[in-house]
Amino acid sequence: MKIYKAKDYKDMSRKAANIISAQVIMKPNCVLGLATGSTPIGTYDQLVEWYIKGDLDFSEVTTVNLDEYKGLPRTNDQSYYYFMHQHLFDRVNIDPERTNVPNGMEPDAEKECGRYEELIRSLGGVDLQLLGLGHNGHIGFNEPGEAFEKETHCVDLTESTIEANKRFFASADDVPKQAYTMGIKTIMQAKKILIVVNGENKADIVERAFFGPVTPEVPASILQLHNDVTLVGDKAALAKIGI
Ligand SMILES: N[C@@H]1[C@@H](O)[C@H](O)[C@@H](COP(=O)(O)O)O[C@@H]1O
Repeated sequence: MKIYKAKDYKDMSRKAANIISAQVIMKPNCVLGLATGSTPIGTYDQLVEWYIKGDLDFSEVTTVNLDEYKGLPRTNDQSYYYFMHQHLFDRVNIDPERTNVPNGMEPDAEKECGRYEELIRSLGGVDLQLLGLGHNGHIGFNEPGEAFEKETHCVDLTESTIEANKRFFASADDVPKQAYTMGIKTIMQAKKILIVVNGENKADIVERAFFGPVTPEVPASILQLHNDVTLVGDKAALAKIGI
């Protein structure tokens, strides 16, 4: 695993955006796996800035997002579909037809998860998967304790995730209780993985995930077994790993 220590959030975002840019430049028709959450927002802002300067072209890029809340319409400003359009898709020259987010409004979980997994397969897999890290070690919405071998599936969100995400909703009761997410198996099949972390409240989980035992209790710990992972973190998030 390569670890890059950034001075601060801005520097973390620039380093992560550099890695994504390199992927897009080297393979203009690449498949990018994308993530939501507050951590990658600065990365998307940086990519948009370079696109506006004329340094990046997304016209041939295809994207697949990690996850989506079940039952939240795309027009809801907390849906991950909305988030991706707001922070990236509507700001660059990506073809909307080539952007993919699980359809949270499909009530039949098996049907939607099967469709999404098949879609990823038909694209030839993910070239570079961007990930954030949940406070309990979740990646996508793969919560602690779930089997490592899962593909895209429907999850019941844990109390701690609902608690962490309620800041974006009017109240905890408004946070959806389920989500569709790429599984750990889907994520592990990506050719390259880029994980971004910032802030001192991630320092403990960074240490457990990347320097502790590989266990489903800390879903991100499986990334220790992937052969092309890059972790980009600010000083605060990397504080406990002696780097
Ligand atoms: N499903 C998302 C994850 O993909 C994300 O990594 C995590 C951390 O979010 P943040 O970056 O805001 O800490 O939150 C959500 O639960």
